[in-house]
Amino acid sequence: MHDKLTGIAASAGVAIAKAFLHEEPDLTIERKEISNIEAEVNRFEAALTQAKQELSEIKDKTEKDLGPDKAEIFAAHILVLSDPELIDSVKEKIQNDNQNAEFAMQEVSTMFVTMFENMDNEYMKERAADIRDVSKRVLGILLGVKVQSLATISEETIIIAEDLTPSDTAQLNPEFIKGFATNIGGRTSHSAIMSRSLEIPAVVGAKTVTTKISTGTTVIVDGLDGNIIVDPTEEEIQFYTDKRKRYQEQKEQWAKLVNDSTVTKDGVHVELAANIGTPKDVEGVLNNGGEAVGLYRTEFLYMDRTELPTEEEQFTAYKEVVERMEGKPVVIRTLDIGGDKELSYLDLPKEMNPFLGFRAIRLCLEEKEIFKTQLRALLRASAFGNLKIMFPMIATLEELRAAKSMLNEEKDKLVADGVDVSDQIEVGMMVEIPSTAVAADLFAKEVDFFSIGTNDLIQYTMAADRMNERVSYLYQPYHPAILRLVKMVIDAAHKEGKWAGMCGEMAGDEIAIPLLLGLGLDEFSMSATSILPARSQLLTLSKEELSAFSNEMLTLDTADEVEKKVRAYLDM
Ligand SMILES: C=C(OP(=O)(O)O)C(=O)O
Ligand SMILES: [Mg+2]
Repeated sequence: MHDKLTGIAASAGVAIAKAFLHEEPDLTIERKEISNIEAEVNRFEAALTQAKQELSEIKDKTEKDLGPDKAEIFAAHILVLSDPELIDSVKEKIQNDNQNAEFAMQEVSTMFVTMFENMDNEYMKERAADIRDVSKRVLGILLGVKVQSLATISEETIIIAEDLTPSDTAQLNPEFIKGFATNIGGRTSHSAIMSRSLEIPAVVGAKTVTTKISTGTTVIVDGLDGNIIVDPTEEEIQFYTDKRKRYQEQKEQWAKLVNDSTVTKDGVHVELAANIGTPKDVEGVLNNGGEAVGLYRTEFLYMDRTELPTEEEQFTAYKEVVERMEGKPVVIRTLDIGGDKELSYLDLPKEMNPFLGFRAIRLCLEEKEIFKTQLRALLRASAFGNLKIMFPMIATLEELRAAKSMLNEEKDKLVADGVDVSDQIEVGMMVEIPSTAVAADLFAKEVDFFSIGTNDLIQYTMAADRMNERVSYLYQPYHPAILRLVKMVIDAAHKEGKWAGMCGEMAGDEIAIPLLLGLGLDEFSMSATSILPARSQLLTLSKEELSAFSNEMLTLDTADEVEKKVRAYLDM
């Protein structure tokens, strides 16, 4: 029946196709008393073996159809199935409590999922999704219920689902899967991030798609504005076909800019860089015309494992990134663990205020061996490209000096040992703590560059947790206080002949970009898919004109007024 639904626009583009309702299998489980314990344990083990077998087949198929990157998730899932903590806990429940295998499995997986989900940490939340996903497969096998696979779809389809799990999205073949719409999720949920990297139009968090849409119904997913049209009229199909065409044309225009440098209307060059988390993200940077890597978050190298990465492992990763960037700048940030990012094997005490606690450079300056290992890996990799080193969460000059002196010490040692180290490594710092923005003039004398981390700078300036929905109204990038801090940092850098960049989300925001250009920002670092739209916007802007305009914005009363003025300026 004709209907219009709205949700969160998660991935740009318009899709029109028949729906496929991806339903959750019925996994209702009863607790049963087991008499033959050994047989039950065997049944459980057989289910694990079968699940691994299925996963490895999906992995092979995904690798063949979509490439090794997309198949990695299944390797992780196979690992979950071999995790002794999980498996032994299930067996113990069968053996000690006489529970049936499916009940025991569900209890244990729910416990782990709840634990990870409550960690207030995006990364651990993803691990929770992995466990849920894997245990669903095992339960399906134990119960004899078929769990659908999206990998086998071979005609143009829009997927409708409650949510898509990591293994669901990994199986989406963009040749056939034209779009998707889900009941739950937000812009940063796993399915949303995947849809952007696959460039599949998507609307998430639309609440009722699974009840309002059934398999076979024609659906329009408008990932530009977050609309879903069920059983559209002829006029609607025409309207959205035109909209899709316009968007395609815009993308083609953007794509033409892929090899261009970013020059404003009045002839000023700014650098458009990308934020990455792993070496494999470099491909996306190059495909989207990134002129540099402005932030390589190295913490991902330390996560999802049971011990610290070795110097050799780190060296290999850093070297790969600088080599693949072929001489373009690569800013690598030293370990920024703590706050929302935990490392289970470091066994750090729980804190009342982890965002204000023992994290990042604070931890590195105390856990010297961890820091030294990373610095050595960075120094060695510097011989293979244009590597710059950046320290996170600096609050004081003493910290900056201590970090630099450890870096120099390791450098001297390597050089004395005859190891090749570049002698042109720029060393910079994140400006994400207000003390460093306010006193940027002092710091500018002792670094080669600044990169403003607005994700944290905003939360610390406004005293509003960046992950807390209830105070998100205070998280205001366009607040004159934030803009003034940004200006102080840029001016201080320039006074010392240094450059200033930004690697917080704000750098890729179309409202912020004109202001940042006007304030004199030299480098904008953002997610790879934002680069071409940003470049196309910057080509139309005049830095000189915006300089006066931005300075005027600093004098307004509220973030809201700033936003309205910028929108009016941009004719939006
Ligand atoms: C880029 C930043 O770092 P992260 O998001 O990793 O804290 C920031 O704080 O703006
Ligand atoms: Mg930060």
